[in-house]
Amino acid sequence: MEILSQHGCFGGRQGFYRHESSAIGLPMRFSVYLPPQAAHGKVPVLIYLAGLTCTEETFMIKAGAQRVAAELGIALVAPDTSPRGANIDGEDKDWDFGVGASFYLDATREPWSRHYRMESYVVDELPQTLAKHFPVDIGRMGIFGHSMGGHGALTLAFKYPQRFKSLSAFAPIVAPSRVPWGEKALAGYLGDDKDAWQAHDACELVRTLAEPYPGEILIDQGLADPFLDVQLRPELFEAACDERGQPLTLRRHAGYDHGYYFISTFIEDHLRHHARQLFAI
Ligand SMILES: N[C@@H](CCC(=O)N[C@@H](CSC=O)C(=O)NCC(=O)O)C(=O)O
Repeated sequence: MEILSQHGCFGGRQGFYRHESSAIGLPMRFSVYLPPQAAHGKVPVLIYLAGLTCTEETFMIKAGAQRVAAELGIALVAPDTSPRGANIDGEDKDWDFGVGASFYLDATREPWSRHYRMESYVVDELPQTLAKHFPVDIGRMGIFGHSMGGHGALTLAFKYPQRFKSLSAFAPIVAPSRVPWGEKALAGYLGDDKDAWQAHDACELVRTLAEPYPGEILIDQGLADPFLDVQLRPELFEAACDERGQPLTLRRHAGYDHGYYFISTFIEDHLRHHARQLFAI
């Protein structure tokens, strides 16, 4: 693992790293914030999945999460949003598909299936890499994310609740099989068989899982978000959770859009939500 840069931050350390990923078959970048408590032993860890067009830097630079993470003693980790350098024809043509737009799944359709294996990366390889190189306790690991990353957090936590023991999202894409961003990504990465899409759709998963997710889910959504009615559709997830008996706190905020001013306003609530669950383990 290569250290790209490290910076003192609220008594802890903000770092940026690169490693050879076997799941992806290419080098991957990720960022880690270690709180001051990590100098004395392993700390719980929270994985953040960013949205379309973002990188491993976006959250660490823009969300303002480190101050409260330092107070609580939680490590923050943000992987990049897709493989880079796969050299697939047209991979950076669109901002909502390909580079920066992995949708955090394992593609099954060529040529994407060769490298776009972000589900395996986030669920298995990244936690193992963290456990090997950082003082983090992956037995106390939560997940959250924004927009495409909110979709990733919801679907991965539903599928791997033993891995991700706390869950929240900002303005998530909750029904990718029914909205334009999701339809484009699922068709591109998985093909046209819509049955295969259901395993990557939070609304479908919450209805069909053997057991509800074992924990409260927190979602914040801005009402001035330009993507709200066409791409995000939180009301569909609210109805699915209601139907399933899945505990959900969905907060709607007038005057907030889709950007990091919105995220930075509510980030403290999310960190405290995760801390309550991770420190109870
Ligand atoms: N094409 C635009 C808009 C892209 C955008 O809004 N990206 C969001 C995530 S959208 C869903 O996943 C984002 O987080 N952008 C980064 C930011 O700093 O706000 C563009 O290229 O900007």
